[in-house]
Amino acid sequence: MSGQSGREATPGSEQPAEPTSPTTETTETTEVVEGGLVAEVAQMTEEERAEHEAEVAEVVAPDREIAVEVGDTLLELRDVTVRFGGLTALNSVSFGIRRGEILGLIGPNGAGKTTCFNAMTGVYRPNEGQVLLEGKPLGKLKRFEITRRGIARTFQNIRLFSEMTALENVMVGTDARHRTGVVGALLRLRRHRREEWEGVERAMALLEFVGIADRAADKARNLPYGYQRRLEIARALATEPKLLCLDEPAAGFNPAEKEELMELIRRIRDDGYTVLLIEHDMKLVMGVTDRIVVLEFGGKIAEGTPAQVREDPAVVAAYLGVPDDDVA
Ligand SMILES: Nc1ncnc2c1ncn2[C@@H]1O[C@H](COP(=O)(O)OP(=O)(O)OP(=O)(O)O)[C@@H](O)[C@H]1O
Repeated sequence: MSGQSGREATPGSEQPAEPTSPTTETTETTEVVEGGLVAEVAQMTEEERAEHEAEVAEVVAPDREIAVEVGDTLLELRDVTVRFGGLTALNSVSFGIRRGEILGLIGPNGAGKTTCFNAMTGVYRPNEGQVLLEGKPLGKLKRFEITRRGIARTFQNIRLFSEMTALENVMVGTDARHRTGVVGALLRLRRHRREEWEGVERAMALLEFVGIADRAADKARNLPYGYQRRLEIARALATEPKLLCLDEPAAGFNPAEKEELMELIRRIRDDGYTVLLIEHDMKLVMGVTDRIVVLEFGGKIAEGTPAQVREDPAVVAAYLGVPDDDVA
């Protein structure tokens, strides 16, 4: 595919739907839809809690094996090139993401990581090469069609519906899976009502899964920053993705929050999802990923386990002189 004609969106045209204020804390009381769910969980015995968590996991990932094995290639980039005018942001990049793994995508600033995400999620179409999901090219699919095929993402800059509650934000994601069309919704057909109810139940379970169920009824803009980041993840999970792409999910987190996030990412994988992670914090990337792909100046310079990548001379050279905080 050549030049401009292949590109669906003008690079750089994506804008946050509704910017949110990351740090505003609320004093509003939370009348959580689930009533005393959080308090109830707190009172459970260890055994009851384990059972409850297994139930939540089942709702979160209903059709998945809980015990996950790293398997076949889920998503493949085959010689993907993306150009912005005269600048080649990705230059014939190829790598695969295996089902059930956590793959890290790292590289210095401007290396092409976000462009990679954008090429996978239909924001940009590669000028050359292909992205294949389960062996099938994404081709000219639109963003929502790619979401339906099973790729969900979060953004470097949080994009939530700030005037909607946390629960409603997640339900937007569950809606993406609904099969009732507009007519069914207008007529309030039984299937629509059932889907609506299942959506509430699932959204609530997802909020609990990411650890923010206590603020389900708060508007997104009133949530603390860390909650907003988790909410983005819950909303992406609501689309039941095969592949979850996290773009710098730990940005702005303190070390304790980063630890919690690592634990959450592991749980997401253990629940049957495949995760692609862009993250600047090397400790987090090394600590949570199964494999890592390293980009520099739009090209892939290394791929392997965290231990292999850490020792790779090309990677060491790419990062020489780069302060820890700027790594990835
Ligand atoms: N919309 C755009 N228009 C023009 N150039 C762009 C656009 N998006 C990215 N680029 C350029 O493409 C290259 C790769 O950018 P990209 O954002 O993919 O890098 P990155 O690895 O995600 O960087 P960072 O870690 O800073 O987010 C950079 O040189 C960047 O300036």
